[in-house]
Amino acid sequence: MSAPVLVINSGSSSIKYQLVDGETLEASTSGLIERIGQAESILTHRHAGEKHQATAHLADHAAGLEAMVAAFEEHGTPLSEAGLIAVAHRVVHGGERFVQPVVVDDEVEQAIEELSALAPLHNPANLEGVRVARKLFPKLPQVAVFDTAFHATMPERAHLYAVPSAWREEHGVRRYGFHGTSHAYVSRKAAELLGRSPKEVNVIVAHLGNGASVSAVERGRSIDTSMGLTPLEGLVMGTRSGDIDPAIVFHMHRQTGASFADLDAALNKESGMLALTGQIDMRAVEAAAASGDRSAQIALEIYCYRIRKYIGSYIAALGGADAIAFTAGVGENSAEVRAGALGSLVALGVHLDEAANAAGGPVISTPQSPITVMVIPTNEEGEIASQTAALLRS
Ligand SMILES: Nc1ncnc2c1ncn2[C@@H]1O[C@H](COP(=O)(O)OP(=O)(O)O)[C@@H](O)[C@H]1O
Ligand SMILES: CC(=O)OP(=O)(O)O
Ligand SMILES: [Mg+2]
Repeated sequence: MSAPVLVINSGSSSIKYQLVDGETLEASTSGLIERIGQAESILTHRHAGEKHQATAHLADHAAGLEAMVAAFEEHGTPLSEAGLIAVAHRVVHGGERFVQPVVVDDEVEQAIEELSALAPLHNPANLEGVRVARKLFPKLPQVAVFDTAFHATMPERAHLYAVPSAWREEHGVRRYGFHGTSHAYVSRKAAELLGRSPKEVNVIVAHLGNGASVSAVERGRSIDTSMGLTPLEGLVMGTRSGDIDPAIVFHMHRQTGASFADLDAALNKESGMLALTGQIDMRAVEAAAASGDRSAQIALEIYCYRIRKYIGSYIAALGGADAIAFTAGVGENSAEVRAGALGSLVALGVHLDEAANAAGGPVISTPQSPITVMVIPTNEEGEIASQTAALLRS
C-alpha cells in the first residue's frame, strides 16, 4: 500500500473500520464491532480473504477501538507497522463551516461537539471515535470527513427553508444533507458506467441503508437532497419517519404532554419501518410481506412510494436525468424495492429491465430507456480514504 489510511465510522452502538489505500481505494482489512455497551459485543475482522469472529464485553467505544487494534495484531499486520499516513473519521454533521475534510485539533473537536445538537444520533459517536483514536495514535494526523460536505453546493432555492430569518441567521437552520461521501462516489461511478465525464451528466442517487436519502447531482455537483437540517427529513427509514407535517409534533405535545425529547426519540428511533411493521431490517419486512402480512405489504408500498416521489421531483429539479443509481444495503440488494420505487415512472423515461433488476445490475434498465438505471455498491470508506490522502498531499 502506498498511502494506507485507517478509516473509522463510529456509530451509536457500532464501529466499522477499514484499512484502505488512499490512492487505489483497495481495502486490505475491514471490520465491524457490533453491540458495543451490551453484555456481549461481536467483532468481525476480515483480512486476506479470511473472516475472524470473536465475542467480548466491550463497554464503550474506547474498548471497541482497543479490540480493533488487537485484531490487527492477531491477524496480519499490526497497525503500528502498517505505515499509516492518517486515521480518517466519518463525521456526519459538519454544519456550515466544514465543507472540506480537515485535520482534527482541539478546536475542530470542540466544533464537532457543538454540532452534536444537529445530529444527536451520529456526531457524539463520531466524536468518541476521534477522541479515542487521538489517544491511541497521537503521532498520526486525524482527519474528519463530513457527510454534509458534498451538499454544500446546493443553491439557496434548495437549502433555504421558509422560516423566520432569526432561525436561519442565528441558529443555522437550513438544509445540509447527509451521506455525502456515498452520493459523491456513486454519482461519479454512474457517470463512468455511462462512459461520460461526471461534468456532462445528471444523476439521481438513492442511498437506501438504515438511514436513507436521495440526491440530485447536476454535472457532478449536488443541487438537492432529501435529508435536511438533520438526518430525519425525507425518506421513510429503518427507525426514522422521514417527511411529516411538522404540526404533528405540536399536536402530539398538546395531546399527550410528551416532552420534545420524547417526541424527538419517537421520530428518530421508534418510527419508520419499525413503527409500521415491528421490524427494522428490510429483509425481515420483505419476508413478512411475502408470507401475507398486510402491514408489511403496506409499509413496503409506503417506503417505495416516498422514494418514487423524490425521484420524480428530482427529474424535474434537474430538468431531466441521465441516470438513477441505487446504492447501500437496501438499494444494492432489494430488487423488490427498486422495482417498487420505479413503478409508474415509465412516463418520465424510466424503463426497468425486470430480469436485469432481479440479477442485480449494474445496469437494470432496457437499452431503449431514456434514463439508465443502475445498481452501484457504495464505498464510503474508500471515498473517505481518498479525500484524506488528497488533503494530506495538498
Ligand atoms: N439482501 C437484502 N435485502 C434487503 N435488504 C437488505 C439486504 N441486505 C441488507 N439489507 C438492508 O440494508 C440495511 C443496512 O444497510 P447499510 O447500508 O449497511 O446501512 P447502515 O450503513 O446505515 O448501517 C439493513 O438494515 C437491511 O435492511
Ligand atoms: C446520516 C445517516 O443517516 O447515516 P446512517 O445511514 O449511517 O445512519
Ligand atoms: Mg451507512
